[in-house]
Amino acid sequence: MLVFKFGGASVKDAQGVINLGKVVSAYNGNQILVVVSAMGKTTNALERLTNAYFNGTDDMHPIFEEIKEYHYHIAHELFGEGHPVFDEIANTFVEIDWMIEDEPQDDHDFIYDQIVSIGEMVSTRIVNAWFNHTGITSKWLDVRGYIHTDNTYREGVVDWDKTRASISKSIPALLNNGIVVTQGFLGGTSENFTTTLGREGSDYTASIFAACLGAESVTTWKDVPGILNADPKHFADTIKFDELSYQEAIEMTYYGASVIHPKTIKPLQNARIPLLVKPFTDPTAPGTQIKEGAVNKFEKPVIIVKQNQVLLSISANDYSFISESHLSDIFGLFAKHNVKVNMMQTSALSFTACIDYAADKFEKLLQTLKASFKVKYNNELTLITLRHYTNEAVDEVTAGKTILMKQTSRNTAQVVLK
Ligand SMILES: Nc1ncnc2c1ncn2[C@@H]1O[C@H](COP(=O)(O)OP(=O)(O)O)[C@@H](O)[C@H]1O
Ligand SMILES: N[C@@H](CC(=O)OP(=O)(O)O)C(=O)O
Repeated sequence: MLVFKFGGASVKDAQGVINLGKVVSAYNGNQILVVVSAMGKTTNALERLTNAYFNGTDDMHPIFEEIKEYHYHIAHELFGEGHPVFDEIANTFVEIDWMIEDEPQDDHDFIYDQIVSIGEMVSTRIVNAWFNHTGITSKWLDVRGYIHTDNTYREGVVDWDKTRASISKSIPALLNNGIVVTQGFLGGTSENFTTTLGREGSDYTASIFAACLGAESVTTWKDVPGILNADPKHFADTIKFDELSYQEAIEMTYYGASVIHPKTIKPLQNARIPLLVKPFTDPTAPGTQIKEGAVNKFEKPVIIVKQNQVLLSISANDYSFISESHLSDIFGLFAKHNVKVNMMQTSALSFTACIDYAADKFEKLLQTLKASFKVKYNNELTLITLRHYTNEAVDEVTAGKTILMKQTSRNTAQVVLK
């Protein structure tokens, strides 16, 4: 059986949904589980809705109306008037209408997941209805009853044993009767609340289903020809990798290559399931294969750009040397605030760390660090990682910029730039 994942870009309009149907039809005769993300930039819009609800701002209703209008417009283009999918969409949105009528009572991250998850709940209704409308037999599946997580809202931790048991118990029989369409990015708690698996987590959903079902492969259908040596939105003259090892793909996602969610590869590597990254605009193109025994060929360095970085410089209040005990306290605070260090350096009197800027987390971290240390910081920086670098490539990406921190090892160079 095959697992297909279609991201937001692939279903951003009616044409995208029609194309999705064509891609799936080209694989007629296979058992296919289809994982779909929210349409276009809906998750960003739902994040804005959540913020407006929490801050009590006037734009809350207009934001929600725009989200509804966007989906109804796509459904109208696909189905015309009077199709039952309009009731399904309305019933999904109405849950949020009820929620935002009252003042927020619950924890922010809990409410975030209940609101933001609506994007995938609606997109899958539309895709499933389109399949059935065009003669593709398919069934809509509520993923929250199959991917079980703890209650870490916004970053649900998967309970693999429970998830494997649920998926293997009922999905194989469903696949015998047609395509299964389900939501990426979502999970469910034991109290039946919705969780999300972390932004851009739909790739991970596909990988969880594939691992639990022993799939032949996972294909993520993207708006790029495959995995390139750099993001084509930032670099011209990129080259595509025909194949990559799991190890190299893990390294790329670890350093921030946003084309694949970082948690996606490991479950596939463990089960030796290939991950194919292919363009949804050209289903017959070979794309990139991440698989066992792949031969990596690096004709150009891999370049990964992470924007919105902060460089924190931390020193002891009494100007003493930075000791192991200081480092242990500092890392304790990073762990407590769930902050990942992207790059770090220690000198006699200070410890410097490069982290992603996330307003709410950063302020809390800063306050707790300041209780025990002197802290200075620089924000709005860019971290560039070059795997299999050449000195010329490093010079090229740093030209005209100020380098605030640089590190090189045999395979990897990293620079923080202003
Ligand atoms: N090394 C890379 N190769 C290809 N695409 C990349 C790379 N790094 C970043 N990207 C970006 O990833 C995007 C595709 O991933 P993403 O937006 O998450 O897809 P989707 O949400 O549709 O699954 C591309 O449009 C591209 O800008
Ligand atoms: N819709 C979610 C999950 C996801 O993976 O989306 P996409 O496949 O479009 O990156 C997000 O935007 O975070």
